[in-house]
Amino acid sequence: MSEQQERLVVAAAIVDDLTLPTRLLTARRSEPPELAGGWEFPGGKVEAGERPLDALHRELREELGVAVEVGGEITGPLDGRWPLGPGLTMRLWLAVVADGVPAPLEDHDELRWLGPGEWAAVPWLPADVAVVEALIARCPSARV
Ligand SMILES: Nc1nc2c([nH]c(=O)n2[C@H]2C[C@H](O)[C@@H](COP(=O)(O)OP(=O)(O)OP(=O)(O)O)O2)c(=O)[nH]1
Repeated sequence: MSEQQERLVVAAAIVDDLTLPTRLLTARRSEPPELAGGWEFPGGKVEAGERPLDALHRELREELGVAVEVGGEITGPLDGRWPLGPGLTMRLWLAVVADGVPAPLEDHDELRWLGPGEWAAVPWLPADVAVVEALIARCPSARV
């Protein structure tokens, strides 16, 4: 599949503090059946003609009911993107909640704040395991 046909997913590592993050919000997928039960970074697919950060704000509003302040990007190995599977890559940004209280409004059946030393302690979606490792490496304040 060519790069043009690849679908971009944008997602947020929502933390308690952009400078010294200690808590990370994770969301458990409720659909589709093959992904249900896996934990992920809230977000979703960028629509045609939509800018990635606009898509991120839209997805977080729809899925969690929150507005966020976006921080630095956690870049992956594919020109900054993370591989998720055939035809799908993800960009991920740190973010903090600016307005609202996160709630599992769409696509998720549970949200959980992971404390220091716990960021890898849920069954993340398979593609997210390497992403979480990179995130922990980037955030020493997340370790015990
Ligand atoms: N949001 C998100 N998706 C992820 C992560 N890890 C991972 O493999 N994925 C996969 C799961 C899905 O196949 C895809 C995201 O699609 P989605 O279903 O959330 O997108 P969407 O809300 O825009 O929904 P739709 O247009 O497909 O109905 O990326 C992650 O950490 N966050």
